[in-house]
Amino acid sequence: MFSGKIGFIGSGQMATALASGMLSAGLIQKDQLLACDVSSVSAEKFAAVTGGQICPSIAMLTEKADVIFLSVKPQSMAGVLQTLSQVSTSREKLIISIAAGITLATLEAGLGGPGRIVRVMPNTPALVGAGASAFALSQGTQAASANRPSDSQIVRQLLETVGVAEEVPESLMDAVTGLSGSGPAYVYQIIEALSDGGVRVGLPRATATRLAAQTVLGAAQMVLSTKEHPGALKDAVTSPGGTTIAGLHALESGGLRAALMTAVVAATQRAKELGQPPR
Ligand SMILES: NC(=O)C1=CN([C@@H]2O[C@H](COP(=O)(O)OP(=O)(O)OC[C@H]3O[C@@H](n4cnc5c(N)ncnc54)[C@H](OP(=O)(O)O)[C@@H]3O)[C@@H](O)[C@H]2O)C=CC1
Ligand SMILES: O=C(O)[C@@H]1CCC=N1
Repeated sequence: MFSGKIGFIGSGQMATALASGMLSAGLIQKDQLLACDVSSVSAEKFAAVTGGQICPSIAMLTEKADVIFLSVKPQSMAGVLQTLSQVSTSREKLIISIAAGITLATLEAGLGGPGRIVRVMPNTPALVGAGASAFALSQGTQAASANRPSDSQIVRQLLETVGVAEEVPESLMDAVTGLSGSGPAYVYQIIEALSDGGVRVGLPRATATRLAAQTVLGAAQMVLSTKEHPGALKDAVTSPGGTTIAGLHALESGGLRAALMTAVVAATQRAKELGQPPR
């Protein structure tokens, strides 16, 4: 259980996924959840899905929350930091940015100096407790004391409640964004395409999508549980002269592996661009 209040500035897709995952896992109750948003549509949806309280202003949310997620788009971050920096109590709070590309240095500068600031890159499967997150701490985060955990422990607890979490050097956060932050979308495309293939060879759509999704889930579970190299697991599926090698040959001809590598590189590059100050 987490005893404090958690606030989200920006209550869109990722905030809803994190909040829902934390509620489902029993880490917090809905009366520990706050959000504020410039979009009434997003705020109303967040409140309907999570039962959290909507605050009319960033100042009010900051007064009430112990941990504050900055879950606005990178392009909206400067304005949020400006507003937050004018709320005197913001310096006491643990501030967690999940925005792609936005560096700890930018967050510190926007908030008026070093503080309890952490950069996190989560992903939307946090909604179902299967998230993959990485985090980087700033110099101003607090160590543990007799009556409270360290900021690092708090962040790890929040993220591990909704999946796995890795602490990484900040220099790797854009790469994490290109791989696991954006990665669920790559996998949804793969599942959709596998399902299309199934329909192409005669399966009903619902059956094809269920088989495709369970196959991706099962293969991922095999990699995590057996700790075998994915190539070795691939070899175990592939009979000489059989069906799988015919399919793998088609994937190689189509450039699947190069396409996925290029996707991670392109998304990482885009995260770096989003972190640059506007010209
Ligand atoms: N979606 C994902 O899978 C992931 C997203 N992220 C990061 O999370 C952040 C949010 O992404 P996502 O949830 O997809 O975005 P959304 O657009 O769904 O949510 C952001 C919300 O913040 C609102 N907003 C904008 N400015 C302010 C403000 N000043 N005060 C309060 N609310 C504001 C937006 O309103 P309006 O639309 O009107 O601008 C919108 O409702 C991004 O920085 C993204 O990089 C990280 C990992 C994964
Ligand atoms: O597409 C984006 O920019 C965000 C960041 C990672 C996932 N979604």
